[in-house]
Amino acid sequence: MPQTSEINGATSPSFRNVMESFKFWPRILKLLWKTNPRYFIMVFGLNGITSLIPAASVLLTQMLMTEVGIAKYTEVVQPVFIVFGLFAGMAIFREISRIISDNYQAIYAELLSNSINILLMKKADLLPFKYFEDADAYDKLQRARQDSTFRPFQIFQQILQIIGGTITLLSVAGVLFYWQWWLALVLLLIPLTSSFSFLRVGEEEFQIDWKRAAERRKQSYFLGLMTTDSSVKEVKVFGIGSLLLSKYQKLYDRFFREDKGLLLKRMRITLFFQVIGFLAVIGTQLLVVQQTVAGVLTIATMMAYIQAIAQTQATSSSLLQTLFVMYQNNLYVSQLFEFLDIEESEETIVQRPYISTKEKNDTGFVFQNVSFRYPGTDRYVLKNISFQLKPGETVAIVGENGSGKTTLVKLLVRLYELEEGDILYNGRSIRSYSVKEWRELLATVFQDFIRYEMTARENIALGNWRVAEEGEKVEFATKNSGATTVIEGLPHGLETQLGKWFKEGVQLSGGQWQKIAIARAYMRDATLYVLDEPSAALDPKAEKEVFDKFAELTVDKMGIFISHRYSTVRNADRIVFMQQGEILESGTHASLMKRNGSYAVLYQMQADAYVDSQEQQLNPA
Ligand SMILES: Nc1ncnc2c1ncn2[C@@H]1O[C@H](COP(=O)(O)OP(=O)(O)OP(=O)(O)O)[C@@H](O)[C@H]1O
Repeated sequence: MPQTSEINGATSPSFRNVMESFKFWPRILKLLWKTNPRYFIMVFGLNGITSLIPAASVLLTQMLMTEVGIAKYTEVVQPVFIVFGLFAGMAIFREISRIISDNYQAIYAELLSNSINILLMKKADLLPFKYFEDADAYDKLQRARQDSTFRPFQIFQQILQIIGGTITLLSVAGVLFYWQWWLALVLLLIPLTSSFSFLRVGEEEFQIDWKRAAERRKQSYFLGLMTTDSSVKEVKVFGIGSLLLSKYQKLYDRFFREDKGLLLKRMRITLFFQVIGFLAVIGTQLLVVQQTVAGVLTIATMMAYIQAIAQTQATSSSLLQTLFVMYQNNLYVSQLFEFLDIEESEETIVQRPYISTKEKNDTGFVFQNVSFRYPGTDRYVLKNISFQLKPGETVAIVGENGSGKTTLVKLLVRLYELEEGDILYNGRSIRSYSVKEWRELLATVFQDFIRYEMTARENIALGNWRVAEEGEKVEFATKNSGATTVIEGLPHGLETQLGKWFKEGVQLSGGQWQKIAIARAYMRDATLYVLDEPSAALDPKAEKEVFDKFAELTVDKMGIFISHRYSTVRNADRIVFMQQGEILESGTHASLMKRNGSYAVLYQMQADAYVDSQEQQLNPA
């Protein structure tokens, strides 16, 4: 299989390309073997045996006719019945083995598709986060997911067909070879010459589809927008359903035009080579008839040869079709392996001796001159960030939209690798700790937390699913996040199904979901709790409660609380004020107010706005 770039550049497959495209066979066969060795042997074995049947059938036809001819004169009928018995037995065996093989193949296909999905999910779990924010990598995943789950099995079937077809072809052609070797060669060569035209179309189809990955993603995005509960609301309110539909249809129309063009091309090539093939068959069959009339061949041999010629033609043309589809499948499967071969983070490849995070922690977390650009971009979104979070401290981070607060959290939870600067824990670089253990130090609630369509208990317990059985932990987390009132209001309490996707699901308000998400974080026995605008959907009173509980919970731990409400976080041990990727001011609320800088101005602005709104409520005009 050519590399991606070669695929793009190539207009027709060279012999090398065709051969290279089969390099994944060993991996596919290995995958099949690992999926189920018993089925592997059974399906292969049955295929090998049944592919000898056509040649046996040709020979038995000839024997039957010969024995019938002899019996007419000698009246010894026993050999006729023996040959006939063999003939009938073979037909029964063929049918039985076909039924068994078909059904086992169907079960095998299921197993294989499951193995591949599991491989994909495991890989996605191991891949660094940056791949999920990178359009190219996403396309790769899309291509891998698209139909690679069934294509490996198709390849397996095609490998079977090719092996079986070759056995059939050689054994049947062997019968003809015995008579006129050059004729057998001609019949074999015709399909071979046409194969390159087929492969060219195959590659063209693949290239078109390959380039479509991004647009296909867009298409399914439009479909998703119109059919998923979280987006349907806005689609309806803005009345953009027909617009999305027309965008979807436009993409479909183009795909259809291209597909139709290619199918017609394929049809023309098939017709052309089929006609040539048939002419060759008719010509050779005519030769057989002529030689029989001339007395060179017996009638029985004539029937056997005519059957053998037709069989050679049918087998070789089906082999050709198989080769064509398989070449395409090989190209697609290469996408699956390309995704599976994406390099994982260095850590998952090289096992270093990491320091344990369990060591006694005296100095907390220290950001040391951290600067950061997102992968593939030039702009620094964090510039020279330095601050310390000492054991027992709660730091609030405030700042305007886009100032880099969430990016700071993403670096802290190691969704991205640090490039410049360092984050120290207990005086050692973040790089000295394994990602897995590092993440166990943290409990994080993101702005865009997940609303799991599961029960309330599961939603909370997912924060620490290893101790999910411990009911006390769930209760503790529920209480401290302020989610108790939410749970009490549910028809089956913690056992209530949340969301609307599944039966008897109860939908929560934004703020209620948020409390559940915070409870999830509190399930963890973490060293550092990070809440990134956890309370955006909460009213000021509820947000204040969340913060106070947070400060209480993290009294002997550490906490980072990101918020846009200055009044909520004024009691934090320290407030870090960010602007355009830099720390502009840092200190306690009192010290920052005294300083009378940007923080003080913005704090005052929010306070004035709050007083105005309170006054308006008291004295409506
Ligand atoms: N995945 C990404 N790739 C490239 N740039 C990004 C990515 N995520 C965020 N940015 C950019 O990084 C900058 C900082 O974003 P960040 O989300 O950290 O800001 P924030 O302070 O958390 O904002 P908000 O208060 O709105 O949540 C923004 O300019 C944003 O456009």
